[in-house]
Amino acid sequence: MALRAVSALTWGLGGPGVGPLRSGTFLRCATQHRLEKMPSSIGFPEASRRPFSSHRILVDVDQSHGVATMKLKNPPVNSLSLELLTEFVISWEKLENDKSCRGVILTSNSPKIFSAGLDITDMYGKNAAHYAEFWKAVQEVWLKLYTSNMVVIAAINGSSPAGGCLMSLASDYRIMADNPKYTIGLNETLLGIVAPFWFKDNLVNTIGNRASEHALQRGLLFPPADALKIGLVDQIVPEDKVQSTALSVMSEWLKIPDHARQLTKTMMRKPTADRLLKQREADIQNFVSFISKDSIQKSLHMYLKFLKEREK
Ligand SMILES: CCCCC/C=C\CCCC/C=C/C(=O)SCCNC(=O)CCNC(=O)[C@H](O)C(C)(C)COP(=O)(O)OP(=O)(O)OC[C@H]1O[C@@H](n2cnc3c(N)ncnc32)[C@H](O)[C@@H]1OP(=O)(O)O
Repeated sequence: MALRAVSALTWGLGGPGVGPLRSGTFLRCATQHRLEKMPSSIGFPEASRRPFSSHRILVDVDQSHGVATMKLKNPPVNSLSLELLTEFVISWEKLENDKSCRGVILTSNSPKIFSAGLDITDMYGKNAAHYAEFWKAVQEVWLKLYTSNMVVIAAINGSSPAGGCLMSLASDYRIMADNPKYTIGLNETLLGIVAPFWFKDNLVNTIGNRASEHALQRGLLFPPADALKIGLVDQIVPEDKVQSTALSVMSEWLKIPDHARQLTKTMMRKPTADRLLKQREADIQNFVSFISKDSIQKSLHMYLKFLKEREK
């Protein structure tokens, strides 16, 4: 199996919009009508579309089909900065509160990069208060995605290392562009940092324990065909078919009655989400103390330097 690695050194539940762990939302969703037919591209009549956007998040809701497409837009590499994460949560809550929205396709506005992962500049050279705020936002985005009542499909139209991979993992289904130049994986060790337990839990739940041990320790980044083999993605399709495939897969998922699917999702995911929720504050403190260490700051500095100086 061809594996590619970049060579260098790697808010609580109960609040609004926190998905299936909320009570009282299942009956509402169960009465929503089913999706019978989906168009093959985003070309919906204006009347049924409701686009909204912020600086870094573009959202297009097709109200007649109950499906939103959310695009990350943070050039040049769609890094998950504090600003993007904050805007993500606001947009996500808007969708969670929109009764007509049953599914979200998460994708990138950039043609080659789904997301370069967490913004390293938010983890480097800042103070403890900044690191704490940043990490809380990372946790929040993962909790929102992982526990959402909506069907979440990741349309991975480019490379997706580390935090980008985590966003995909938190989705219900992953479709990746079949381009061997793109890679996906949790490569934290290559930066000299460590994926926290909940990144690991999400990976183990997806690809199993042994494959996770291997992938995490080595910080492996998998090209699409290898990602498919180990179950890191569910489907690979030609680059120009990622969005249309996501729409047709969504139509299949939305044939399942919402209440039954949501209760099943909760049954599968609640223990993993609860593990973070029970120690959320400790996880923030752990991150702050880890990332503030001189040795870790030095590793991140080296990695940023490597990214800037490497041959393209
Ligand atoms: C034991 C207890 C543990 C507790 C937990 C503690 C700690 C830590 C956990 C932290 C978890 C971290 C998760 C992460 O997501 S870390 C980020 C990892 N990301 C990467 O490794 C990806 C790095 N980037 C790339 O590989 C490439 O940029 C690319 C995405 C493949 C795109 O390549 P290309 O199109 O060639 O673009 P460039 O490389 O030229 O990049 C353009 C500029 O963007 C800057 N860049 C790239 N990635 C990032 C990033 N993630 N954050 C910030 N900035 C980034 C790059 O330096 C270039 O900048 P320049 O234009 O100024 O040169």
